[in-house]
Amino acid sequence: MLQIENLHSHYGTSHIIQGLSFSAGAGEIIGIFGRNGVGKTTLLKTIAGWVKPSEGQILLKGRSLGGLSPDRICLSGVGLVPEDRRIFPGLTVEENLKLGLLQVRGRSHKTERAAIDGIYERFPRLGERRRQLGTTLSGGEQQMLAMARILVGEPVVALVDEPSEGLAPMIVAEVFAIVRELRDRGALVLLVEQNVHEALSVTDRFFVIERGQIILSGHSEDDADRQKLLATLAV
Ligand SMILES: Nc1ncnc2c1ncn2[C@@H]1O[C@H](COP(=O)(O)OP(=O)(O)OP(=O)(O)O)[C@@H](O)[C@H]1O
Repeated sequence: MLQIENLHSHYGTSHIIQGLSFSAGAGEIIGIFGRNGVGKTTLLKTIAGWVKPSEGQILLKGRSLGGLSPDRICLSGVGLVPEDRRIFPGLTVEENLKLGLLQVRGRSHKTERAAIDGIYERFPRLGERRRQLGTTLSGGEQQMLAMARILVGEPVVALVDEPSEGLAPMIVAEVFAIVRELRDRGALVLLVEQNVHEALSVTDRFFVIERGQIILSGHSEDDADRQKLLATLAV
């Protein structure tokens, strides 16, 4: 469903993604691992259109996303949960959630309301705080809000950047439960994580990036692949 072919991206003269290729299907969770600064976030931002690729192809269901604006890519069903969560200042929890609805065109007001109410049922803490400014939530609640916002948008591809960073173990478990939910609803999830051991419990496959290229790939349930991964990352 998603095909990346010989992808390159730059920041100015810094060559960050250096000829990266892979393909992945609907209903998969793919872990993207690697040391700090190897280009994991840049890969997600390039797929989402926040960084323009300098070479190569990004195909979603056979259609090229390369060169499209971030909003067009978003409307094609690609949702990004960035590392800094992007909870919009000045907007309430509900207004932040409603932004997620913009990703799906043509739903009736009633269906949209049901989607938001479904989120409040699933995350009662967000429901209790629906009229509160999103930025006044705790770090864990903001991550829930960022994940819930992508969930209501029914993404085809969900790009999730280091969602567990700085969160308590109970919240991390909840965040990973949402990642599974996205997959169970049929999305392809690309999950960038430093927390490799935890991430392996949700991912189906993984890639390790080094200097903007994939240097190792494997299946999360395969013992030999896991050993190679842990040895490569030295964790
Ligand atoms: N906006 C930018 N302008 C210039 N260089 C950047 C920019 N954003 C990131 N970089 C650089 O690009 C390289 C890759 O960064 P990136 O954030 O993609 O790495 P990462 O693998 O996600 O690392 P981390 O785990 O630390 O987030 C780094 O050397 C970083 O300093």
